[in-house]
Amino acid sequence: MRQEDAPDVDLENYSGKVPVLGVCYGAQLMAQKNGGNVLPSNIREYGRAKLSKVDQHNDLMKEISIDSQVWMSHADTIAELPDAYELIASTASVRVAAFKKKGEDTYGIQFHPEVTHSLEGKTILRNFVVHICGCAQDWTPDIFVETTVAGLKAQLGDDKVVMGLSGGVDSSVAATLIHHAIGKNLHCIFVDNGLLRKNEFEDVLHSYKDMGLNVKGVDAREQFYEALKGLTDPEDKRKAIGRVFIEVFDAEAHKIQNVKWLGQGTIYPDVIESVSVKGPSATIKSHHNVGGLPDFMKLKVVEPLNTLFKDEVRLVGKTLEIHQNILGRHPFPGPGLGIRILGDITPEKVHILQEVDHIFINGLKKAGLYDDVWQAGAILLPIQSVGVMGDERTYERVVSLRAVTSVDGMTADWCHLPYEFLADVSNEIINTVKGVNRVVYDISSKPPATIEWE
Ligand SMILES: Nc1ncnc2c1ncn2[C@@H]1O[C@H](COP(=O)(O)OP(=O)(O)OP(=O)(O)O)[C@@H](O)[C@H]1O
Repeated sequence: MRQEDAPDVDLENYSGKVPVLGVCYGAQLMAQKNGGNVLPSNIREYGRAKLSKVDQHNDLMKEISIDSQVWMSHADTIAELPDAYELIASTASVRVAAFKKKGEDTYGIQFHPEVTHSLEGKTILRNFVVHICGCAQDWTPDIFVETTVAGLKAQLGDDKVVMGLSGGVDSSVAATLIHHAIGKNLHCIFVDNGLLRKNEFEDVLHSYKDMGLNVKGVDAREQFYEALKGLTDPEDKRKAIGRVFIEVFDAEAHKIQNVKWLGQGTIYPDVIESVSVKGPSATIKSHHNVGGLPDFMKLKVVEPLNTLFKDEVRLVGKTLEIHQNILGRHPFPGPGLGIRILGDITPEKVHILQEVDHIFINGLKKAGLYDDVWQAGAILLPIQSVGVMGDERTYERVVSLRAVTSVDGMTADWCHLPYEFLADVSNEIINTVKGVNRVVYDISSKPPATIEWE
């Protein structure tokens, strides 16, 4: 049942004029607004479900198996379709899993084709985008680079752009594109917030200089540690990190004369997370990627990657010949180790975690497993455990290792790393990192867990 303040769309503007595909709430909204009935369901469906009936003659459902696995996430259900609508798929518990308006390219599906657990979701999306909407599949990274660089040249002219680099894929690729367009007029800033991985500041700065980027490294570790002192709540920590980041960045940006633009490595999933009307993503975490920099900077924003997904960004990076060290890097969130140290942050804890993380990540690289993993790292838990080393009882810290596989970061499975590998890493950590006497491995998937612990 729709709540008063539920998001609404004026479907009259679209229905029958352009192809429309409503997904989950979108499908319910379409059904409800056209005379159907949406009711709270006795059976809430969260997770995997199997289709039981599919109209394979329908354009949207072409090539979809009768018992295809789909991903559901809903409490309400479409109890009755409007008159002019026909059913094109059902599951055992949800009769209206997909529908079409007769004589129009208007479709609704209750399940989520965009997540990888809907095994044939991509085919459904392709059917819609390519066969129903008639889009040509002619995107190539080379053409993207060519048109984007030309567009940036026209947009930026002789203006100066300032941009924060994180060592990550997105900001590095975005900066390289802008650099191709305006050269030294792009001023990059890389901040050491004291929460980076071991040696990361020096290594990344070095790679950027090798790439010809005009980049300044700023050591602001003390400022971050000071602001984080005594903070334990994850959102408070994120906010403090975000706030100090902006102060440091702003102070540096003001040292450059006449800057007009702020470059950002925003990619499409960031846009989705930030604009969601009232969905869960609005409160999952505070993100400083989109619209996070202060208004008083009065800079116009340039975001050359904001229509791309991560895999496309990597393809663009390859075309730009960015080194695999940067392109293949796992995502590493801005608050860095700050959200992998549960509870309050101290330089001593950062040091311990950097050592643990280094052993784990290096181990993955040495074992040839790094590229099979979407994201990996260690988490310093706020507990101590009893152990025995030699003849002595110890009471020391516990770390959790986390490694996940994913296609887009939206959903993720814990990575089934070989036992031998985990055993070696665990031994090395406990034998060499002073202060740690226990290593555990996180075996939760997203959802319901998240990739990061905080
Ligand atoms: N240490 C840093 N120094 C300078 N800028 C940074 C730093 N960390 C983050 N940023 C800036 O903030 C943006 C968002 O950071 P976040 O870690 O959320 O990035 P992301 O979405 O994973 O992208 P990326 O792949 O560029 O790291 C980065 O793209 C970068 O512009």
